[in-house]
Amino acid sequence: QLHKNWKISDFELGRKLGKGKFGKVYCVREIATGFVCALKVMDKCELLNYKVEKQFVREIEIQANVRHVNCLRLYGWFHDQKNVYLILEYAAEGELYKVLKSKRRFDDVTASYYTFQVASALSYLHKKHIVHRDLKPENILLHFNNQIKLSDFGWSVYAPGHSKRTTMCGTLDYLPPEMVEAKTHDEKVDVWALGILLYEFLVGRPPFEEQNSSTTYKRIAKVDLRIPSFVSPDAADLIRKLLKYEPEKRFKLSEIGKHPWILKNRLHWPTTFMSLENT
Ligand SMILES: Cc1cc(Nc2nc(/C=C/c3ccccc3)nc3cc(N4CCN(C)CC4)ccc23)n[nH]1
Repeated sequence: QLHKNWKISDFELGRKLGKGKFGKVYCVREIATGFVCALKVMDKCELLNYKVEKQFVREIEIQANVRHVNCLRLYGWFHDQKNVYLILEYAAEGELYKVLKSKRRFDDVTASYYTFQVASALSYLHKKHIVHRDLKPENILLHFNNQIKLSDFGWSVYAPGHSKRTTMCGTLDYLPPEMVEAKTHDEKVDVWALGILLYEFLVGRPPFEEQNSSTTYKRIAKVDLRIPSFVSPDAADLIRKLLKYEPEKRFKLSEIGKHPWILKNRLHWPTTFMSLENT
């Protein structure tokens, strides 16, 4: 299906959903089938003068081969003189970070359901030797029934075996110690970022957030973690197991379904418990 030669006139343009660094995203409908999806329109000149065409190719290669309920699908892409277009899955409830801002923080049932879904998506990606590397609320979309969709694979890398990455990427707050210290890193960076994400779901801000970045670096390198008393002990336990300094000591994502905090809360999740085969 990637090779079907789409063109812009195949689509009926709907409302503009947002404007990112490299392009605008619209809700569109494929005229022939009535299928609703999202179209990311990127100006070729911008891609070229930002020298991000390599990153763009990587985003396509990775996202086109990813098939998981919690990863936003890339159905195809095409280009014309002016633009490059990505045909993406439509997530109907919008940006997770906006929901988090409006609710300030999530309750244990919601936070555990989101955490479980992100862990399932990451576990799937890591089995395919894909490291996301840019996990944060801004890169997560929501669909019906509180279903999570990981998006923006622009920073992810295909890291087979132990060829560890050392390039800098991601926002400061989510960087793990080995990246802050520019050491080699692997898929365990996503496990650390999941710990940051879980903390932010429950507290409403990332754990090492500071006014100036050098203080943030220091707090990350020391894992200077302070978990407020309103966070339930089981949740605090999982946060501590994800935010271990040594990458190899961090929690194994495939075990997430067995953690007491997940087990206790999954009885209240909105849909029937998703089978673990997707983890
Ligand atoms: C790729 C994609 C997007 C998407 N869905 C949506 N994206 C964006 C905002 C998108 C965006 C894109 C680039 C930069 C910034 C934001 N906002 C959305 C807002 C939505 N709503 C409908 C539900 N309302 C409660 C909140 C506003 C629904 C879907 C949205 N599905 N697939």
